[in-house]
Amino acid sequence: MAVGQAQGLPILAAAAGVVVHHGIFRHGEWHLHGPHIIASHLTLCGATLYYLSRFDDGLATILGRVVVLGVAYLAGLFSSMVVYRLYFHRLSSFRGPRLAPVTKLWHVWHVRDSTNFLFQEEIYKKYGSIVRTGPNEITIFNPAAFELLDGFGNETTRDVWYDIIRPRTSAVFTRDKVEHKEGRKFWGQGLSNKADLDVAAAMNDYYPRIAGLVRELSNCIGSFGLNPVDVDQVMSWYSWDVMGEVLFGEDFNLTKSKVTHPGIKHRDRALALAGPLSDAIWIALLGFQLCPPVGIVNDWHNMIRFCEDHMKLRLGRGGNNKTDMAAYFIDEYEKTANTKSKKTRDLHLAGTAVTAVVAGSDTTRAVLVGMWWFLSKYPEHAKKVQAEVDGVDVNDVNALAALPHVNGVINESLRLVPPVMTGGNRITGPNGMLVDDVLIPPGVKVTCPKYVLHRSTLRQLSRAYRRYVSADLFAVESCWAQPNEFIPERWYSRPELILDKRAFAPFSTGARYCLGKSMALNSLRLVLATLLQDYDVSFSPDYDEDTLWRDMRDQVTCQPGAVFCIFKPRKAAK
Ligand code: HEM
Repeated sequence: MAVGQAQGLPILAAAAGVVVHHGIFRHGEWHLHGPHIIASHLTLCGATLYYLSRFDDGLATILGRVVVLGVAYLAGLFSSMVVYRLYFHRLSSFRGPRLAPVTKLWHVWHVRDSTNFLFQEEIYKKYGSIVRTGPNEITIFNPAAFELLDGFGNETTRDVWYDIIRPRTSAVFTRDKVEHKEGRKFWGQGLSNKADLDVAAAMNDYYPRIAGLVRELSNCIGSFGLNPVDVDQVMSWYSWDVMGEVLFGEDFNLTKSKVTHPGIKHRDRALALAGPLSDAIWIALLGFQLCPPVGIVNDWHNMIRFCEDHMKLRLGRGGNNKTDMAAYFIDEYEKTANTKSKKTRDLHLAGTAVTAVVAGSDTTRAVLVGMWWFLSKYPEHAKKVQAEVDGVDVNDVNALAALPHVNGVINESLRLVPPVMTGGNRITGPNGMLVDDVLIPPGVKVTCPKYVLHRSTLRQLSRAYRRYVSADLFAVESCWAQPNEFIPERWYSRPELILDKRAFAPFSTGARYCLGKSMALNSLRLVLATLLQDYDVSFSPDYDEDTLWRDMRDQVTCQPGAVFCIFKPRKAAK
């Protein structure tokens, strides 16, 4: 090849990189196409190699040229991305960390130890209430955000994260609004506490069975005597048993047998993988597709397989003469037989099983762990709950629901240890999103971390800056008085400690609020009331109280650090 010709090629390759960025990658979504992108670039490499080999320059020279061209192409592609994202993007005028707009990998690197909730808190303190946290991403720390993201009639759609269980889908893991609405009906029936003409109130059937499991839990705790109880482990058994009973009508018997189901281990390790990658889901998807199924990737596949197989078993065997949620999902499976292929329905049923296992077991566990920490730390609140629950029949769902301090303790635990700490990412609709008087353009990923909003108070602004900021702005940003304190009374007798109620959304809100809310609250009240009727709780003497917070991780759901408590039988129980 002539020298002049060869020298021009790298410039051409760099220009191709720029064209590919602006002509292809800037448009549409690419997270599902990782393997195709790699394959097409490898093909391009092969074609270049073949083209250069025609000039008969010797293998080493040709390979060297391909490497140079590859580097030039990538340099063109990535510099074009960086320049565009920093200076020409629609979000260029938004404040935020300097490197955040360049690549989402910056964020992933910072939260590699699964501490996204703390990272978000830092961002809020440093940059304020509307922050550019990615190339095409805005994080909103404003109490109006929950409603803006999910309120009824909103235009937002779910972000790419919800493709994580692809090719499986479910009402929750779908980005299609119609599919979501249709699928939600079946979840709604499976978790309903209201009977109508066609549908029995499923919840009425679950409640006595959950109460039975809570009795088992109390017996299990009693069997430890005055030895320390690993609260996370015991609550994991309990919440898994509840999930089995309600979802599949099946007793996994973990609380009784004190055995950890392998599904729990797979679930926890799978979530540990998904957690830090939540903001660059393409990496996780690429890993699931290309990595051999070993280590933590294998846990992900095992978790999916467990849920899938269990649902298949349930489909094959029929019900256990008990109401279970699977019956409603199977009903959906059968009712859609005329409109959807078997493969599509199978994948939807499998995805629904994965969703239900994770949503139904891991969320309540997290809040229970947090709750026992607070009650051990502040025994005066345990005493207050005991004064309320002593003499109350825990089988009476309405009686428990009416107890103010019980609900205060639960709300305060949900506020300070929200099981879904961050996430719930959305994409703005065709008209964008107006937050106060700031317009976030259409097609932008928006997110609002619950952990931060649930504790939000005045930012630590410098004195000099405070002079220029109006009192109104402070009012908007400050949602809680004594935000980091555990004060259950704020939910009934001291409402002045809640400055903006909109900042509390542990179960999300609007058209996408948690359908398991009622069941979760009933289950939490039952555990709280039954165990405090039976026991006094305190930290185990050698337990380091900071462990809960120091080891807390944000892995799709909250994974609190360990809590070890002593449950001492009460002499005058009930
Ligand atoms: C304390 C316990 C729980 C908390 C804090 C909680 C929280 C949440 C949150 C924040 C969402 C919104 C997620 C998102 O938009 O990505 C959600 C959705 C959902 N949750 Fe829960 N959840 C809990 C327990 C449960 C239980 C026990 C179930 C039932 C098995 C359940 C079923 C669902 C479903 C079906 C949705 C999706 C609703 C939709 O997309 O329309 N949750 N939950």
